[in-house]
Amino acid sequence: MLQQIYPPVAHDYAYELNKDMHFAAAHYIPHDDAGKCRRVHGHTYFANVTIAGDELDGSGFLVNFSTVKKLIHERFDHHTVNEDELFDDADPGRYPTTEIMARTIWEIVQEHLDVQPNKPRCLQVFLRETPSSYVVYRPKAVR
Ligand SMILES: Nc1nc2c(c(=O)[nH]1)N=C([C@H](O)[C@H](O)COP(=O)(O)OP(=O)(O)OP(=O)(O)O)CN2
Ligand SMILES: [Zn+2]
Repeated sequence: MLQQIYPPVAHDYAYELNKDMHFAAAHYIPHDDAGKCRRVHGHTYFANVTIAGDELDGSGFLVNFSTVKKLIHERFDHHTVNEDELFDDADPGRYPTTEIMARTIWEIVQEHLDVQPNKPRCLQVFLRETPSSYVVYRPKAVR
């Protein structure tokens, strides 16, 4: 597992949790401007998800680390991202670019957190697509 320091998020929640994970996936960007990335190719993506909150659940967790991993890893590992229903080759707002994948990971995680009684918030998703390219997604309003 790649270990690295991720950009910190400013907040005043009492607890902050970070989960690192990686997944292997294929994708393509269905647009002429994407050049070589128009062709199907694969990456080992590295993701870091930052979650914060003031209250813990009955287990003493903000959220279970393994649940966060499962939400993302089981969905994308060894899949073609374009085939996932959250992406759409006919809608540029739903192409599997690093930016849109980072935002989509945030949407998946936050949808799960929204139904937890202790109401944690996903503050940041860091997604590295290649050794030289990564995106950080932060929702506009965090509190
Ligand atoms: N803003 C974005 N630009 C590009 C994206 C993207 O998602 N957002 N994606 C790609 C391709 O999918 C490609 O897989 C990654 O591109 P790139 O970083 O250029 O890959 P290289 O390994 O060739 O990078 P080098 O640093 O030149 O080795 C393209 N652009
Ligand atoms: Zn790519």
